[in-house]
Amino acid sequence: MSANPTIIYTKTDEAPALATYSLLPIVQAFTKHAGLAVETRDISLAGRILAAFSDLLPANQKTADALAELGALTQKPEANIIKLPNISASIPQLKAAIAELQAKGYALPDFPETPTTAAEKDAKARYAKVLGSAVNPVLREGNSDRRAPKAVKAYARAHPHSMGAWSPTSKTSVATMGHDDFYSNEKSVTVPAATTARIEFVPQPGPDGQQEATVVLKDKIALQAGEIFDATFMNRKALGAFFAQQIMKAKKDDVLFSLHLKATMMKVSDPIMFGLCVRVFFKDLFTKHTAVLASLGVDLNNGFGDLLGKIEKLPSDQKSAIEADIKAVFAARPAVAMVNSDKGITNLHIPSDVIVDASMPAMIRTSGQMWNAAGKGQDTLCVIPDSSYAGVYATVIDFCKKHGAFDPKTMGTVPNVGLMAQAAEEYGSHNKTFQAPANGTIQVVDATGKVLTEHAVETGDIWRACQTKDAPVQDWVKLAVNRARLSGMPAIFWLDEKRPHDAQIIAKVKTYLAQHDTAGLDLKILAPAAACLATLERLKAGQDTISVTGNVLRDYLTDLFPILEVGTSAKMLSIVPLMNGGGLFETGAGGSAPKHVQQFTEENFLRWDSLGEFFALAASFEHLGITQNHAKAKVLAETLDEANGKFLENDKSPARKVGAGIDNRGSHFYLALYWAHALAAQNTDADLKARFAPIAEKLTAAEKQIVAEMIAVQGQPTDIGGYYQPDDEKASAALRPSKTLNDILATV
Ligand SMILES: NC(=O)C1=CN([C@@H]2O[C@H](COP(=O)(O)OP(=O)(O)OC[C@H]3O[C@@H](n4cnc5c(N)ncnc54)[C@H](OP(=O)(O)O)[C@@H]3O)[C@@H](O)[C@H]2O)C=CC1
Ligand SMILES: O=C(O)CCC(=O)C(=O)O
Ligand SMILES: [Mg+2]
Repeated sequence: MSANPTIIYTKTDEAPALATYSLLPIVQAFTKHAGLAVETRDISLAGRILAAFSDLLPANQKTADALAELGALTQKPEANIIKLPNISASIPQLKAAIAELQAKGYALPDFPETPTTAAEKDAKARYAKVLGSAVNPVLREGNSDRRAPKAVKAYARAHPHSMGAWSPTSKTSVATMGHDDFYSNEKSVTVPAATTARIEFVPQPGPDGQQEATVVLKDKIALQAGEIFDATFMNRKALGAFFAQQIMKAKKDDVLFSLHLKATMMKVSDPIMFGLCVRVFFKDLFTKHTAVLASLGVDLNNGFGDLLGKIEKLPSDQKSAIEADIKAVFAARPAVAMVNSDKGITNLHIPSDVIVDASMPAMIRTSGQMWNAAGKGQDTLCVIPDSSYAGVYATVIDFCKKHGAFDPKTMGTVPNVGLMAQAAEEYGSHNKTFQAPANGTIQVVDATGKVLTEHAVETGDIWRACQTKDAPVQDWVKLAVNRARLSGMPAIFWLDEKRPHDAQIIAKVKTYLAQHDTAGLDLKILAPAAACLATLERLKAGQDTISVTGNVLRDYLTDLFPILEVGTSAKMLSIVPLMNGGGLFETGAGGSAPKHVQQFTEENFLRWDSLGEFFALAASFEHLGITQNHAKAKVLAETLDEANGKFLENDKSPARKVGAGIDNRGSHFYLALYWAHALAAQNTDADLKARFAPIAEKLTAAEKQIVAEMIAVQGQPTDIGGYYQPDDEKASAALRPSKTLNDILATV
């Protein structure tokens, strides 16, 4: 580590990783004389896989565990991390990444589907650590402050993005269970004193009264004083019946069937629900071909795509028979929402393709429609099994049917203050999620033998527990009060007193609010659907309202409102003030945009908008300026803010399509141009002024040339030497196509 303060810029995956090849050299050129270091750490899916097997790899392939390093760093006051979106891998994605690395000469074991040997069990445990949302929970040692910067709102008002009209006769709706689901079965306690707990399954006595032994599912769960502990379960039979009903309803109403889960973050529970939906949808197929499909080891939790992949191995007559029956199922069932209609990929193919936080808002923005097999928009039945949060989307849909689509020119804004530190709530539940092995009881027992929660379950039910520590709740309430004070906006806590977990949180919120000066602030507590309606009414009228929410609604609302307000969550400021004083600056609120990579390799055009990165960088410099009284960092922050304003004013974001103008790389040139000018124009730091005056001049003089070089390369396929692990040299060459710009940067 260098003596200068260090900003860590994370290397991740897909589109943001490609953009980094272009943006980071610019950032490094602008910071190298500013008494601070910008270093990278690789937390990409490929990097994390290699780190997980590092001890088994030869010396030249050993890979440091950068995620663990950064996790430790978040505990220190000097932490300053810029976190770009990364892949939260489903099993199909994980397998693809493993195959790519194996082909590149890394002797990694295959992903063991049903491990039997000790080595396979070890490999499976290592891969489990890499699976799903494995990065964010490690780094998020603070709560979340996500909002649209003023300049971004002003830009959206001046250049409104397209918004599909809503018709009052739209047939789109949300279906949710409302009984026998996680919401209805929840139990919650706040533990008064520190203790440990164990989760155990007590089998139901047999018909002869014989009692089989209790199975400990998880032991030694540390609970702190004041920690909230909840447990709940989803009844498998009720879920299956619900899917069957909704499939029939979609068919009857002639709408698309669409399933919206979060199989990436809820990496244990949601793939199981996804798998059951696929099983119910293709029931006839499974009844007819039970033995063959079982012999192939088809795992529906990985989606219908798993079946399609595995039947490839069958003799052609057997395969054709199954394919014919698949066709018959599709003909008899409702049309399914498509992920890619050209390639015939449905919502049911891969559990990570449709992720509720992004899929629902995108649908709401597009007149409440998803794509059908013909590639046309069609009304859809949005199936969101658990009823904890489904009502929020139902409220938005009803509101749009009644009032029409929102207007980005006039609508207000909804920033979010989200509780997420220390793996709070459902998103920290996957290490405490189990499928009931038989009928019986799952209970949680503390160190004194006291039963904290108890649920009667049936075979296959999905039981889960989650924890919410007290310190993060205190910090979250403080953050909400601060944001309400600084913004002057009313704030609503989206909490449902009828829900056991929320009731515990509400008690804490009341206690901790009383410890703050809230005079003159407008703070309310409303259940999610009511909070949503109150917020939407204000939003429509151009008024702003802070949503103060738990971890799941944080995730949902920070895609929902940004996508409606500014077209994409990529433009959000997403700050995580770490509880020990450091700063984690996430970029945007959305994902890693896999479609963008495909577009880049097919036509050398990168549509990724790095605005989230620009704003995160400015916030990171500002944090350094304030916490370390770093004068040059302050200048970098102020000038980058100015450059960001200019960037928006002059509309230099990437075009969406090849042939329509500059892409991501061209947008980075403009950022550099405006930033250099701002540095040349300021008078706080003479050294930076002197260094950047000539750079600003050179960039201005070369503008035409640079843009021409950037555009000249567009339109052809391009090779970056890998998807999960691009070849640095090839990718860097592809993403830095302007020799003129590169030469000027080299002179800084
Ligand atoms: N913080 C994190 O690390 C997060 C990671 N993820 C991960 O990302 C992957 C993909 O998730 P998915 O839900 O499909 O979400 P994405 O955000 O990757 O994609 C949804 C769509 O949003 C638009 N979009 C997102 N970011 C940008 C940007 N910077 N510039 C322009 N457009 C953008 C694109 O739409 P279009 O171009 O069509 O307009 C894109 O196709 C998954 O592996 C998921 O787990 C998801 C959320 C957060
Ligand atoms: O960690 C993930 O998988 C996704 C995170 C996400 O969607 C969010 O924080 O908004
Ligand atoms: Mg999200």
